[in-house]
Amino acid sequence: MTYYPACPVGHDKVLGISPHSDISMLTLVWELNMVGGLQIKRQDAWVPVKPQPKALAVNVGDFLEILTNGKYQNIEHRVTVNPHKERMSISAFHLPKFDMSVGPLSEIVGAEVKKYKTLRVDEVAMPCLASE
Ligand SMILES: O=C(O)CCC(=O)C(=O)O
Ligand SMILES: [Fe+2]
Repeated sequence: MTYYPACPVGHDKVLGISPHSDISMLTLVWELNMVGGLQIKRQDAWVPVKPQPKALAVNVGDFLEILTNGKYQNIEHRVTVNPHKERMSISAFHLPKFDMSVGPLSEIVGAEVKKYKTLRVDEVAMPCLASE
């Protein structure tokens, strides 16, 4: 679970989580207490994701972008903090087993050019997990 305390002073100058895309196939995000803060980048603008009752936010991650040769694009996102309310969320990162490799799926690529290399999951994911 990620806990974002309320930030009464300087909330417009700090972020809960800096801009990033997820190293996953898909990420399911449950905004437990329905406090907004998650934003996605669309056409160079940050767009708030409004929490919906009984719904999860679903992020396309880096590995799904690779697998689909860019047909599904990962989403850059960040989390802002709220001046008055704390926020709680749970992110479930779904990714292939660490000893697997992921590259553009030939059934999806067809006659197109492969835009991505095939990468071992652990080689991409481990450095990021180690730095957190
Ligand atoms: O707290 C959220 O809504 C999203 C958190 C997030 O982006 C992440 O854990 O990668
Ligand atoms: Fe994320």
